[in-house]
This record gives sequence, structure tokens and C-alpha cells, in this order.
Amino acid sequence: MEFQNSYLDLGEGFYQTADPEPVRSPELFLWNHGLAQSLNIAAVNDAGESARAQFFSGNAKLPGARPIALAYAGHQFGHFNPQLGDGRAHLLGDVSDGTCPGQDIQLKGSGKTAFSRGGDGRCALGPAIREFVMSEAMAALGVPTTRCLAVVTTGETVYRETPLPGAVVTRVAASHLRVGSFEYFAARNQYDSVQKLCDYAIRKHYPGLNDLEGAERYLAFLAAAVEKQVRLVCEWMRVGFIHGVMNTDNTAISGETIDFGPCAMIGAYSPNTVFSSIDTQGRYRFGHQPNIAQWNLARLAETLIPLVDDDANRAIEKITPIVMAYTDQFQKAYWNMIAQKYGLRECTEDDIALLTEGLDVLKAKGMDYTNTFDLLTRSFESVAIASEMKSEIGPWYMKWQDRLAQETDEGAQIAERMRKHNPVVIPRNHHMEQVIAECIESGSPEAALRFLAVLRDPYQVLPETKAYQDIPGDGDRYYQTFCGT
Ligand SMILES: Nc1ncnc2c1ncn2[C@@H]1O[C@H](COP(=O)(O)OP(=O)(O)OP(=O)(O)O)[C@@H](O)[C@H]1O
Ligand SMILES: [Mg+2]
Repeated sequence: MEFQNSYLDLGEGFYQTADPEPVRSPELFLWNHGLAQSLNIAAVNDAGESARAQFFSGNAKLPGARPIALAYAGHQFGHFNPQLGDGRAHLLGDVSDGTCPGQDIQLKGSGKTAFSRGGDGRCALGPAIREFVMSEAMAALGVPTTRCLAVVTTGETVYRETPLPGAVVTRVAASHLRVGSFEYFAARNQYDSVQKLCDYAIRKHYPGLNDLEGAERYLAFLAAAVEKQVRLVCEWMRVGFIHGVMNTDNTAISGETIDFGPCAMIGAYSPNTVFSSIDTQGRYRFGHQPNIAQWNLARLAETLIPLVDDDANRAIEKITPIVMAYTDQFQKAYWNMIAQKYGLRECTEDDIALLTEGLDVLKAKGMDYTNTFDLLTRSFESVAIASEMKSEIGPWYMKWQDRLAQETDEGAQIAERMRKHNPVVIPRNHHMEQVIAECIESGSPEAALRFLAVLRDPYQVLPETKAYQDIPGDGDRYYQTFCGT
């Protein structure tokens, strides 16, 4: 595979050329063997551990790398900030098979750039471990996500509220284009640049649209971005993931999960769940994520207006139905997903009322989202579990059973189908925190590796799985997350 930086073709204005700032004593802390193999970069495969630590701390340059910090803007909690950008990240380049630009490789925590504002350009080890573990868990769960190739400790201290060990995390992504990348140029009235970005994104993510021209091309691009967000957020809802900071600068145009700063998992089912300390209004609460994704898509749509028609009103007439179509598309995808979690093949109009009632029962009783669906899946093979669930859930259980009786399959087939949608284990908040604390205290990645071994197989019960299935004593009532700076 070739390694180069296709983003450079866009020209100045899209980025700042910037080398990572070297760190004192880089040591490889976590390494993603599987991902490294799939990237298939000779210089990486041939490198030993200390050479990898050099490459993925920013101390040495990977052959072909041309580090840059990308410009982007973003709506943060609804307020527009015209100037954000990679303040602590360096995009090294992308892996390519020689035809189409492929996966991006980016260092995060690799030092200051022109976009750092008051920040130190660094990342603490805790958030780096969280990003690595959470993104691996999401990938294994089948959720579209950016991944991590490495965490390298720097031997330096970063100062937040307290002194913390520093790290550089290497992220691998379909691209680092965000809704905020488009907003950056639209806010400056640089629509040629918005168009260039679109064309680049089409080449990279939606090559099927390459032959379209003019308005049709950009409308199709928007529709494709809508489709990706529908799938993404539906998958988050399936596994109980709360992103925590769905600002437009954290919304990747590729439809991958990006930025694991204040993310968390829901335990007890409630659409109102919020864990992020800065999300005081609950804007990014679990059940509001689908609406926010549409709001973010509307911000993307606005940047495309001049590309669609010289007359803004006519452009808006063409664009609006595409953004509005998200609602129906999401509803359809969402209720099918919930139906499948409950073992139905698909969701009819009548089923929605039944399923809504089912979720309401979970909420009213404060039942654990993951464990309840795991137990419902296992209830087909165990009379004891079935009777436990029947008494926990109450009268709705029989309504569910009656509905399942209309499916033509046997119980075992239904259970098999449910298992595809219902994991046995997720990266629960209290385990994630404990693993991070243990890694930092011991200076060893062992706790993270043990956790990862289970999370990489989230639909199977391994001997070690049980240790990670328990719900926290306080039901996460006092749990808070913080933006991972
Ligand atoms: N320690 C830091 N030094 C400099 N800039 C920072 C620092 N932390 C965050 N920023 C910048 O603040 C903005 C918002 O940060 P946010 O936490 O959303 O992103 P991030 O976690 O740094 O990166 P990403 O979204 O790429 O995962 C971004 O422009 C980011 O580069
Ligand atoms: Mg961010």
C-alpha cells in the first residue's frame, strides 16, 4: 500500500503544514495488530516496537507522511464557532491502493498547531486509552467508527486540573472531514472551497456519485450523508452509546463515530440519560441523538446552497426535502432495529405501539438495556430465565410472546436472530473507568488488554466475559464524563 497525503491536493487554506512536536521518551502502550495488518504499510509492518513508538508519537516521520493540521469550524452546543481546527492533531496522510485515497492516519495529542488557541496541543493517557478501547468495542459491535492504531506514552506530564501522564493516540478514519469542515468555508463565503471539499468527499466516500454533475451531484452527496447518519445513530441507539458531544465539528461526513471525549454507555434504559458534565441542558442526551444528527445535517445542507442553485430560495426548495427525509428514514430504521432486538423479523405499523410500550416498561422499571436484551435472547433456551423475565417485565411479556407467536420461526431461530442485535457485553462506564485507573496506576496496559479481549467478541460469552457484565452498584447515578482534553 502507498502512503501519501491526498488532502494536500486541495491546496492551502484547507490546512496548515505542521510537524508534530517531539516528545521526551515515547513508549508503545497499546498497539492494534489487526488494524495494522489491514492497513498493510510496509514501513509499519517492518518496524519494531521502539520504531513504532517513534512513528506514532511524532518523533519520527513515517515514509510518505506529510503532516498537516486541518481547518474546520463547528456548531458547539448550538453556537457557531468559525475557527476550530486540529489544535492538537496532525494528519499524517492516507493509505492508498494507488487508485482511490483510503484510510487516514492521524496523530492526536502530537503538539500545538496554528489552531491550538489556548490549548497545549497534548492529550492525557486516560482519554487516549478510552478512545482506543471504546472505538475497538464499537468496531466489534458493528458500529461505524474511527479506529485507533496505537497509544504511545510520551514520558511527559500534561497539566489539566492535576498533573497527568501524556500520550499520543493514532486514529485511523475513512476521513477527517467533518460537517464543520464545510462550515469553515461557507462562513467565509468561500464556496469554491466548499465545492472542492464536496468533490474530495465524493471521491473518497461516495465514488458512485462521481459521474453526476451540477446540482444533482451535490444533492446526491447530501442524500448520501443523510443515509450515513441514519445508519450511524441507529447503531448507537442499538448498543446504548451516548456520544456526549455531537457538535458539528464532531460529525464525520463519512458517517463514522468520531471523538470519544465524553462518550458513555447507557445502563438502565432511559432516553433522558446524560453523563457529560458540560451538557447541562441535556442537548446530547441518549434519546435526543437522532434529532441532533438531523440538526447537524441541516447545517451541512446550508453550506451547499450556492452549489445547488444560484437562486437561494430555489436551492432551499431542493435541499429541504432531503434533510426532512431523514425523519422518516430514521424512524423506519430505528423501529426495525428495535423490532429485531425483540426478535421480530421486521416492524409493521401496529408493532410500533407494542414496541413503544416495551421500551416504556424498561424505562419505568429502570431495567438495564444491555442485560435485559441479553436475557430476553437467552430466555428461549432457559425456562428459568424466561420466567425471571416474565415476572420482571410484567404483563407486557405476554403481549410480546403473543406477537412472537405470529413469526414463523422456532424459538431457537428467533434467539439466533436476536443475538445479532443484542450484545452480551458492552464497555460499561464503571469498567472503563476502572481499567483506565488501573493502567495509569500500574503503568501497564494489562487491564486494557484484558478488557479488549472480551470487548472484541461482544456477541459471545467467553470465560472472561462475566466479569464485565455486572451493572454498577449506584446504577451510574453519579457518573460524569468530561471532554477529553
Ligand atoms: N489540548 C488541546 N490543545 C489544543 N487544542 C485543543 C486541545 N484540546 C482540544 N482542542 C481543540 O478544541 C476543539 C474542540 O475539541 P474536541 O475535544 O471536540 O476535539 P478533540 O478531542 O481534540 O479532537 P477530535 O474531534 O479530532 O477527536 C478542537 O479544535 C480541538 O483541536
Ligand atoms: Mg472534537
